[in-house]
Amino acid sequence: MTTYRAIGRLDDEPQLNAAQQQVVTATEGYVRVIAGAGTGKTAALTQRFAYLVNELGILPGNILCVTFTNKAANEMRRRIRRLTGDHDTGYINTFHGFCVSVLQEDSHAIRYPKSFLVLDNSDIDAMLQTIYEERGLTLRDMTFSAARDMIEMQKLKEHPSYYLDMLEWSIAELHDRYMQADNVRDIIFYGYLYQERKCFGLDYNDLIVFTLYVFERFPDICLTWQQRLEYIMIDEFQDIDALQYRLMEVLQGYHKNLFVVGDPDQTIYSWRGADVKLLLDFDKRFPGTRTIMMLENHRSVPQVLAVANSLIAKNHMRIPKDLVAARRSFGPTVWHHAVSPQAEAAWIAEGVAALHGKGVAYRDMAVLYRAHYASRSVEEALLKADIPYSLFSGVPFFGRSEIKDALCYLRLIAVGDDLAFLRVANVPKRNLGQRRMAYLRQYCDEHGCTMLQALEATCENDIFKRTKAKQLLSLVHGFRRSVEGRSVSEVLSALLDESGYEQMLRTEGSQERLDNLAELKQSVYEFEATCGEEVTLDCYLHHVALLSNADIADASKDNVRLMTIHAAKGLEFSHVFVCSLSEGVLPSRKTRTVEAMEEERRLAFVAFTRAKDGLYLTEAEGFGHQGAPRYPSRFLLDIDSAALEFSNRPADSQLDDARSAYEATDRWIADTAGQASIEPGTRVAHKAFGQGVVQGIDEQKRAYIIVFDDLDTPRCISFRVKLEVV
Ligand SMILES: Nc1ncnc2c1ncn2[C@@H]1O[C@H](COP(=O)(O)OP(=O)(O)OP(=O)(O)O)[C@@H](O)[C@H]1O
Repeated sequence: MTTYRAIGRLDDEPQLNAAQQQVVTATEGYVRVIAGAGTGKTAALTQRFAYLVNELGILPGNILCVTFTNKAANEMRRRIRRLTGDHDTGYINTFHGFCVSVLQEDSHAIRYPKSFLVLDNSDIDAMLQTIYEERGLTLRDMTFSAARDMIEMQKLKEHPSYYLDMLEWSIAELHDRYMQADNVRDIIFYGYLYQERKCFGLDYNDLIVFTLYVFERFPDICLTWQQRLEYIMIDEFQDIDALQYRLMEVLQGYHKNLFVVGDPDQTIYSWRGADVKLLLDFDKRFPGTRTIMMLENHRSVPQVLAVANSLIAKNHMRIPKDLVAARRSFGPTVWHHAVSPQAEAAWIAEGVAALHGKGVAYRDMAVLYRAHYASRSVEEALLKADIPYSLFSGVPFFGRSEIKDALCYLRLIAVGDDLAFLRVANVPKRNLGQRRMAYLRQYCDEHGCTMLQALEATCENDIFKRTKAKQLLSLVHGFRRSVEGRSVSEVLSALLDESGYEQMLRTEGSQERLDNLAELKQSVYEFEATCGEEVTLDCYLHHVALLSNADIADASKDNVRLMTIHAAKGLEFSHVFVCSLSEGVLPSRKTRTVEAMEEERRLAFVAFTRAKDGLYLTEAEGFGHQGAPRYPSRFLLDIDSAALEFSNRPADSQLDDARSAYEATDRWIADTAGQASIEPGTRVAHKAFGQGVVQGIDEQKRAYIIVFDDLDTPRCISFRVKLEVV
């Protein structure tokens, strides 16, 4: 084997190990690389690109390199530019980004303008808004997030040839189809197709499907692209979905130089349609595939790897492999059991401070968690200890809109200021829109009062007929009268309930936002319990004002990084704290299948393998969702105990209880493990409800949505229950 040393500036490009060398130089035919966490995929991939260009003379414009995110594509481009010195970095892109290139170049094939729109979620929501208004739908019919999911499912499963309607029907025909639709799902689906077409918008699914359409319908265009792409490399192949796979199959058809790299143990996007089998069975689909294993981990000290290896070994759906540490120095892997979430957060803050005292930069430390809401207590502890941090992906806890709304409701009672009024007077909707707000503002200007006072003075005027202005005022007055002597936590709970705010979130289906509110209530309660003196509403509001005004520094600064595990994928840090490792958090309490449980374990594996020198696993006792007792995550007990050091060990009785809780969950999963076997549209009979039609399938809930002849509203019926096909 030739030893390859890339030319170019290589100061921070490592000297490749033997497996990486093979990866770089195996350029022809089908090559599959199974690369463990931290085994240096990025270096191998970039140097492979550079090898093709620098050594073999391939033109960058004839290489397609597919990454999973835009961020990864940018980083890859930067490194490749440095190695090749060429500004043309060819096609380094996500699948969606690549499809945009194809559809722009060949837009005439779909008769769209080159300037077509790529739609994101907020564009889709704006379209839904229009459809709901035009056809008189409300969020009670379907929340926007459910509508987006429904559209995606229709496009993928129920109407996979929908794109033909978009491409072959005239806009008037699409409009007619939409206006003739007579059930909620069809109204939304055809309304959306019509809206998309009207503005020449394409969502992510369309980008791939339209590209495939162009390649199928226009063989000459297809051949041009196939001939152009002499070499194709795909990173993060474990996360590829079925449509992307089809696209890849077409693209490689001429030169047949296809290189894929992935780690089956890091599949964490099954919920988005990723299918790890496509990596595992790659050699069967492409006979003659050469497989290279990359197992030498250059990132982590052996103790971190011992923890990660012993955890992931508990999964069954995988290629067994152990990562081997290339590094020799030893660092600790600690399990800290705390008596409360505050104590857990305080321990993390102390740990961060101690490491910083030993010279570790803040930016080299990360706190990772499964769900956003877990960041709250850590944020508070870091603020208290004066440790700078940045929150990645997502707004800081106290900056989240539902938290701000809740605090503004409290402020409306305690202070009654205009900002709070403006923020929540019409949330939930009370018909106090722009016109009426402008009226109040003018009244304030003329009378020098607050908007709340203006409303009090004018609520009998005609302009407030058919609004809920009076209900708002009586809510505020009622709470002002009763606030004395009530605890803040009690006031907050009652306010969120009586104002209709929580009901609004439930109707929208915003579970994450409801969870955040539950977390806020919990934090108020804890503040009261730990404050030592009686906590008035004013005193609490001052306390949180300090938290919300805290200067949340940006990413380039020397800050501790706080992020979800999904956001940490592909990153590394010297010291990693993984917090809230409780059963019900990681694994999530929404885990309903054996497959999903394995995915949760892979998520823990991804979290653990981000650590270079030190890994700290923390959890706390107390009570979690709906008052259920918290137990340490099953994943902590999966780890080889010899690989762990305890900072504080849970009592044996707690561990026994935890094991019983795991067993109960496993039994429940086994019980509900049925698969959907009936297609939507089928007529079925239920032993109690009689006959009905399957309207859809809710994979999350593992249930059919059925409209029964004799019931007014649809029902979710678990896969578990026997239904007879009529
Ligand atoms: N041959 C090598 N010698 C020394 N260090 C290396 C070598 N290859 C990679 N590294 C270092 O190992 C670390 C992990 O590499 P990289 O981030 O590319 O891993 P990865 O395979 O993408 O991991 P993951 O899938 O877990 O994100 C990096 O710090 C990188 O600089």
